[in-house]
Amino acid sequence: MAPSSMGEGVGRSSCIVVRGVSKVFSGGVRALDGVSMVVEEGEIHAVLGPNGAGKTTLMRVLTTQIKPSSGDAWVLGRHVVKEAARVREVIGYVPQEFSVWTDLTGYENAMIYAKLYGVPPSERRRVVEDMLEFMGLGEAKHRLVKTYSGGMIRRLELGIALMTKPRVLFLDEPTIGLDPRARELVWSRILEYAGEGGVTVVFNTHYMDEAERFAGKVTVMNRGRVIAEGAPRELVEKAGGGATVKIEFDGELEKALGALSGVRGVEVVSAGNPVVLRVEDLEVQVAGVFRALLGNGVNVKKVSLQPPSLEDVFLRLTGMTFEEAERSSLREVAATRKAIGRGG
Ligand SMILES: Nc1ncnc2c1ncn2[C@@H]1O[C@H](COP(=O)(O)OP(=O)(O)OP(=O)(O)O)[C@@H](O)[C@H]1O
Repeated sequence: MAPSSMGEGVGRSSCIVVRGVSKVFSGGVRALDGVSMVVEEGEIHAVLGPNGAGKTTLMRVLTTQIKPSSGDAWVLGRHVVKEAARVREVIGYVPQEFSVWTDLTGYENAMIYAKLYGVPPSERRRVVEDMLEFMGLGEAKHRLVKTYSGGMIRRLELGIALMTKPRVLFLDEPTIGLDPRARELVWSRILEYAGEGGVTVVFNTHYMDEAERFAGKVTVMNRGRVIAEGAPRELVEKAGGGATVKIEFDGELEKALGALSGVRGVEVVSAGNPVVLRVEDLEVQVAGVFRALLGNGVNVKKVSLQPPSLEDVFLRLTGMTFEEAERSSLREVAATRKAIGRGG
């Protein structure tokens, strides 16, 4: 149960509680700036944000690898600094970067980790074999990891993290760089494990679709801060819906823009051919858009519609697309490096 010091608004079933956590790295980079969030037990929770938003730093604080500069956080009621060892007893963690040895087989890697994680010697072989089967790596277990595909390596890392049956699973960009089929396979394993009951999953991602599909709740971060939190659909609705419409047309751009300027609730995001529009209400405004274009002699060739998504939420809240936010974060890092004489 949550200790009273975790503060108000924290339910009895809260698994993770973060209160005002900041992290300033040497050199002055403020990676986290007063982050607060709550993850309920049994939830699949995405932390979504562009590169540089602070997702990895937050996960490293929650998995006890680094200490926050200020603020507090608890995992299953255990304080991440004062009770770090007790936190480690209940968590599993898959980092973004490789955590297996590529010059060993999948089986050998798993045996090493089983030993490190304290799996009793008499059980190690069975635990490892079961895990490799569950992860679909039974046939490949005696091959060197350097011969595995990216998806197989990710499944091995995930399986290793699951060997101790963690109650809370932290995954940092679990499917980064994988093709769609490999992504599906990784997610099917995560969901099956989580479905066994009572397991909480927190995953970092900058894939909007992954957050929308798999997470019950999402925390959206930008520049070290939480900018939104809630169920994906709820967030999209709260941001006022809005959809993107791309129209390829025959005719002059001026004429098309002139026609569109008369349609209420339509904003031209990119004035070219195709012209990209944001509409407040897809169903109501799209008809008006077509009427205006056709009525002004602009021939519509091709249309694509993008329903409202978390991308729109981000844009609405920050005034930037994900890509723009990433570029701006990279520029800031370069400027900070230069300021401390480590540019390059
Ligand atoms: N050890 C460190 N020392 C200095 N700065 C750091 C350190 N680790 C991270 N940072 C900086 O902190 C900011 C947040 O980084 P973080 O890795 O948490 O972001 P992220 O959202 O996880 O992005 P990514 O997916 O690219 O890792 C970035 O500006 C990053 O350069």
